[in-house]
This record gives sequence, C-alpha cells and structure tokens, in this order.
Amino acid sequence: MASVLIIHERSDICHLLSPAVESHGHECFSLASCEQATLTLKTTAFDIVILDIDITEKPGEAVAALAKSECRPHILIITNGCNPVILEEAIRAGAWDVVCSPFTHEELGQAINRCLHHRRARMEIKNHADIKREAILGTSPCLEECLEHIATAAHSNVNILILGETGTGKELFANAIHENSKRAENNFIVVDCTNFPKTLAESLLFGHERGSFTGAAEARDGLFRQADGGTIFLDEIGDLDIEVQKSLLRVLQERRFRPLCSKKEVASNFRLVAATNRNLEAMVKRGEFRKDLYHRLRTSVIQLPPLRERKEDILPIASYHVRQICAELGFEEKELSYELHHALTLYNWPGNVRELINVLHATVQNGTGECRLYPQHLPVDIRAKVLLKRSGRPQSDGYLVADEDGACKAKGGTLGCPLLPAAIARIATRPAPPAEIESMNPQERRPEEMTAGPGSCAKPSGDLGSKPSPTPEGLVGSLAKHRPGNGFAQIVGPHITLPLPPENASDSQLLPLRTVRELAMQDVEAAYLKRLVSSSQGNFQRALTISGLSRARLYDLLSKHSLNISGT
Ligand SMILES: Nc1ncnc2c1ncn2[C@@H]1O[C@H](COP(=O)(O)OP(=O)(O)OP(=O)(O)O)[C@@H](O)[C@H]1O
Repeated sequence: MASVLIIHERSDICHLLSPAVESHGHECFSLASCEQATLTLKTTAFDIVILDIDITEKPGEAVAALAKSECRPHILIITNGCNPVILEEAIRAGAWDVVCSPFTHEELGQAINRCLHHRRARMEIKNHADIKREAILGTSPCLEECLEHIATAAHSNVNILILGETGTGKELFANAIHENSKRAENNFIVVDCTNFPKTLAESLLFGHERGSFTGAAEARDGLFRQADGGTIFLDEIGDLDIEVQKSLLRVLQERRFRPLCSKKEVASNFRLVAATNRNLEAMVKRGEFRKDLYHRLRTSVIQLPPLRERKEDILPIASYHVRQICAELGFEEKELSYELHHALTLYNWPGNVRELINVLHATVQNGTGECRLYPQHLPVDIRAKVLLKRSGRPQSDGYLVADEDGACKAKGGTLGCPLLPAAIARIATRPAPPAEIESMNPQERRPEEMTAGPGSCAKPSGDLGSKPSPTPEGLVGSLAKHRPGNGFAQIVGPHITLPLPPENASDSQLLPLRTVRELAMQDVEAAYLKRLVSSSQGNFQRALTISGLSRARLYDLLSKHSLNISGT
C-alpha cells in the first residue's frame, strides 16, 4: 500500500479523485496548497504527490520544493490546460508523469501504478547498491540521489553527462561511475577539453601513425584506444572545438575511428562520461555546440547540486579535510569549533567543495599551534562576508538572515519565521500565548520541559517526570501554566503562533498534528535559544549549564536556528 497526497484547492475535486487512489488499495490524503504540502512533507512521508499544476503560480518552483522533500515523493501532475511550457517547467523541476484531463479513474490509477513501479525499482537499487563512494562525502538527500544515479548508471554502458558548477565534484563522480562499473579493472582516462590544442586534438584522441606529422617519430595510440575496456572522461566538454565535436560524434556512434594517416580503422570498447559547467542547451541554440552530439551525450544526466544547496554536507567534508590537511602538514589534529562550522554554513561557496577545501587549507595554517579552529582563523575575505551576513543586513545573494527579533528576513521581504511559510502564517490567526520565561531556575528552563504534556509541566519543583510527546494542546497548556501566580515569573517576549486555521476554515486547511507540533516546537526552541544566547553572555559553558543540554545537542540546536554564542 502506498501513501498518496492530492494537492488541489477545491475539496470537491479531491473527493472526486480519491476513489481512484483508494480503489487500488492506497491511502489518500489531500491538502489545499503546495505551501501546506511542502510543510507537511517535512514531517510526513508520502510516496506519490498528485498536483494540479493549474493551481500553482510558479509551477517549476512548486514542483521543485515538493520533489526535494526528504521522502523524495514521485510527483504526478494533473492538468486541464496541457500548456507545454508549464509542463516542461514542471518536468524539469522533477515531476515524474503528467495526466491531462479529461481522464478516467482507470487512467489515473494506471499512472499511479507506473509511479510506484519506478519507485520500487529505485528502492531496490538503493537497498542493494553497495556503492564504493571513494572520497565522496556528505549525506544530504540531493547527494544521496546522485549516488543512487551512479548505482544505476554503473550497471549500464550508456553515455553519461554530469552537469554542475565548478568544484561540485564532477570528476569525483565520473571516477565513482568507473569504479562501480564492470570496467573498473581497466583504464579511466581523463581528458581536459579546455586545454586541448585544436591542431593536435585528433591525434591525441585517435592516435597517429609514424611520420604522420613533423615530430611524429613513433606511432602512438590515442586516448580512445587507451580507454578500450575502460572509461573515457571528457571534462569540460562544452569547451571542445566545434570541428573536433564532429569527429567525436562519429566515434560515439560507431565506437570505431581511424588514427591519423592510418589505412585501418581501430575499434575501442569504451564507456563515455562527459562533464561541463556550461549550459549546453543554450550553446546548442547559439550554434556553439552540435545538437546531434548533445543528444548523444545526454542519454543519462546527473545534475550535481551546488554546496550552498546542501549545507548539511559542509561539516562532514570540512571535518574530513581538516584531518587530512593536519596530517599532510604534520600538525596535531584540530577540532572544528561550532562557531567555525556555523560561519562556514553562512557563506555562499561559489567555488563549491574545491573552494571549501582551499579555505580550510588557509584556516588550518592560520590556526597553527591551536587545537580548535575558530572563524577568526578563516581567510579575511571570507570572514568579512560571513560577518556581513551575521550582522543581519540583507545580502544580495538572497540568504536568510536573522533580524533583531529573531524573525527571518529574505531578500525582498520578511518571512516571519523560517519554518512558517507565508501560507501557514496567513492561517495562523489565533493570538498566541507568550513564550519567553523570565527568572526560572535552570532546571525548569529546559526546552524539553516547555514542550512536555500538561502533567509534567505543572510541576514547578523541577521534577520533570516522564516526557510524553508534546501536543499543540499540551503546548498551550504548558505555557499557560507558566503564568504569574503559578510559581513562575511572567512570560514575556515573542509570541508563539500555532499554525492552526481559523475556526471557520475548511477541514483541508487543518494540517496534520505532527506538522503542527513540529512547527510549534520550532518556535519554542527558537525563543528559548535566543534567550539562552543573551543570558549566557558569550560563555558557551554557561549556556550548557543553564540549558542542561549536551554540547553536541546545543551545537546542533544553535546551528539549526542560525544562532551563535560567542562572536565571530
Ligand atoms: N562530495 C564531496 N566530498 C568530498 N570532496 C569533494 C566532494 N565533491 C568534490 N570534492 C572535492 O572537491 C574538489 C573538486 O572536485 P572536482 O574536481 O571533482 O570538481 P569538478 O566539478 O570536476 O570541478 P571543475 O568543474 O572545476 O572541473 C576535489 O578536491 C574533490 O575531491
């Protein structure tokens, strides 16, 4: 049985569609907007999301946000209009299939089954793939997806095109494809097309006979011949001269070529992996890249995400490379302070992992003699950019920055709360109980206690007792009990807003309990931590004592809420 979410603003249409899902034995839920669905997907896993694309204003963005959710749902688009531009945008953003109306229940059911078939096949690969990842570090969902792609690609012989900004790991991934394939015993030939002298390109790629040009004293095998039985990696293929592109096309079609001045053709059983950070499609349109070659290359495409879109990978990459760099330089191992990790996550990394590694080299050098690395050890230009971000000034690259009130501002406007998107903020109309707690003893200030059920929170003695899962009702109850006259000082500060729709709203606007609870928790945590930061006056140890949290947990929570205890 699969779990299916229908997104449509009209509940009568949701009711019409759900039998098509349920008649195949699947569970069906519905929500009225993509914003609600994106939030719900943070806490609840769905296999398939059925989205009426006609209700979205920005189809590409909406689909991308849904597709990136942790459970990686398959997105099935339904549409009335069949507008090819919108559909292309949706497919590019990650939609799996499209069903144009009018359609029958049977047709929708078949599309759902096709999705599930693919989903199960993908899970099989995921479960059984024992990928050698070599030096590929990180656990972000988008990186995991690229690794899954490698697992599939490794078993086939198809051409692979790896796209991604500079320094995202294209060569690393190309190597991993080779290492995970049956060709791993044979050569992995890397060709940098950027530095390819046009005049020598053909002889380098296809080889030459003795005396075929001045200086050709010996016959020589070309790179394609050397890749026989193995893999040839054409890096920066977008830089390949247009004349050479023509010869390459023939080799890709025939897997045969004629070395310079040779009478005989040579065969080579190579596998091609190409990579570029350029937009080949736009180059094709401008006549700078051959269309036929482009189509040959893109049999299977892996798009590597930039580092700024997978910040959770920064810590594992940084920790590993700091260890490596220390070993190379003969230094004692150095720890990364929380503050440094936090600073690294605030930077944009236009040069991606390569830039991160270079910066870490400089950071380790600057921290010579110290056992912990702090933001002060970063190169000055990076530190200046991070400081600007932390100062709360809106940045030109659209980063979210915390303002004085702890609310998150994005370029061009205030969001209210980072985890409370506009749609939810709109329906959160209930006046909220105040949240920040003054002058409680340290035991009583534990955030865990603030979110526990009414029973446990009623004890001002500090005996926390058991901690049942928090509920929104419990949360309101627990906060109410912290009012004056109940053994607690007055609660003041930013309001906690529960993401509940108005009483007269339709059922479909009420989010699942887990989502509401999660959102309320975020607000409680943020309010508490903000207060903890000011109370601890830059002293991390003091913050540990007050909060009763472990060092690791406090680091995690501060990082999650973009807070920092000592100044950079
Ligand atoms: N996920 C990762 N984990 C660890 N190291 C990585 C990762 N991705 C990239 N690197 C490292 O970053 C550096 C750059 O990687 P690589 O050369 O593969 O990038 P690229 O995309 O091919 O760059 P360019 O487009 O400039 O050729 C290498 O040192 C590589 O080992």
